[in-house]
Amino acid sequence: MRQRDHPPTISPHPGLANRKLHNNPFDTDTPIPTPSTYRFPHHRVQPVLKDATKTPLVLVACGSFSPVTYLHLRMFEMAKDYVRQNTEFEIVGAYLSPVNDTYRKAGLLCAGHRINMCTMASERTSRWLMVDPWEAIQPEYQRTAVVLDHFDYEINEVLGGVKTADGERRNVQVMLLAGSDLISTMGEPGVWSYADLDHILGKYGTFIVERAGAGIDQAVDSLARWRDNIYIISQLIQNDVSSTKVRLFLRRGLSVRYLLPSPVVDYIEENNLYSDDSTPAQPAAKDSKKVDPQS
Ligand SMILES: Nc1ncnc2c1ncn2[C@@H]1O[C@H](COP(=O)(O)OP(=O)(O)OP(=O)(O)O)[C@@H](O)[C@H]1O
Ligand SMILES: O=C(O)c1ccc[n+]([C@@H]2O[C@H](COP(=O)([O-])O)[C@@H](O)[C@H]2O)c1
Repeated sequence: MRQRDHPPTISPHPGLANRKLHNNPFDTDTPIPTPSTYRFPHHRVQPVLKDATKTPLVLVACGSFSPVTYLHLRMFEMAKDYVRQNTEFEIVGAYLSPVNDTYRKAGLLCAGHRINMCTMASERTSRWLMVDPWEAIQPEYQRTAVVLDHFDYEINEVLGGVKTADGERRNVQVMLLAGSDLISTMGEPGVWSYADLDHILGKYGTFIVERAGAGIDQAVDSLARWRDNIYIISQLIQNDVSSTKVRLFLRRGLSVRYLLPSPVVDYIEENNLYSDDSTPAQPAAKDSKKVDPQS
C-alpha cells in the first residue's frame, strides 16, 4: 500500500518558476505560475454543447506524471470513445493535474519539470487536453476531493458552466479519470478517508481504465454503494507502460523514445532528468547540468 505523507510546506520550484517554457506553442511566454499569478487554463474548454440532450463532462486525471507517458494520454482517448459509445455525457474539457511535490512518492520530480512535460505532451500531441498546475503549485498537498472541488468551482462558478446552442446555461459534471490501481487503493483501509470517497464517488464519479496487474472487480465491490458513478473502461490493446518503468530505463541509460511524446523525451535528455536514483522532488542543485529553457 502506498503511504501518503504530508511533510512540511516547501517553496515552489525556484529554478523554473520564472523561466519560459522553451518552444511551447501555447505557453511560450508563460512562466510556471505561483499561487498568486495562477489563472485557470480553459483555452480548450468547449463552450457550447454539441448535443443539448447530453450532460457536459470534464475529465480530470490526478497523478504524479513523473514523467507523463503515452499511456497517460491514451487514457483520455479511451475515455472519449467510452463516453461517446456508452453514456449520455458529452466531454467539454479534459485535464491532467500533476500532484503536489509534498506527495513525496518515489521518483517524483519537482512540479516545475512535471508541469512542463505535461504541458508539452498535451499541447503538442493533442487538441483537447489541458494541464492545470493549481494542485502542483499549492504550498502543500491537496487531496483529490479538494482538487475536484477546485475544478468544479472554476468551471461552474467562475466560467459559468457551458451553454447549449439555444444559449441555455448548463452545469458541467466533473469526473475523475484514473487507472484501476488507483481505485484499488480506494478499497484499502487508511489510504482515503470515507468522507472524501463519498465526495469523490458520490458527487463527482469516476472513469476507471483497466490496468494490467490491478484487479478491478474486488475494488469495485468494496465501493458498491457508489457503483452508479463508477464506469469501467477496458483496455482493448494492453499497454502496461508506467512512469516507474520509464524511470528505470532512464537510470540504466536505455532508450524511452516512443514510450513518451518526443518533446518530453528531448526535455528529459536536455535537462538530464531521472539519470540517477536520487532524482529529487526539490529543485536540482545550482551546479547540476540543466538546460535553460530560455536559451
Ligand atoms: N498502464 C496504465 N494503465 C492504466 N492506467 C494507468 C497506467 N499508467 C498510469 N495509469 C493511471 O494514470 C494516473 C496517473 O498515474 P501516475 O502518474 O501515478 O502514473 P504511474 O505510471 O502509475 O506512475 P508510477 O509508475 O510513478 O507509480 C493514475 O490514475 C494511474 O492509475
Ligand atoms: O485524496 C486522497 O486521499 C488520495 C489518496 C491517495 C492518492 N491520491 C491521489 O491519487 C493520485 C495518484 O496517486 P498514486 O500514488 O497512485 O500515484 C495522486 O494525485 C494522489 O494525490 C489521493
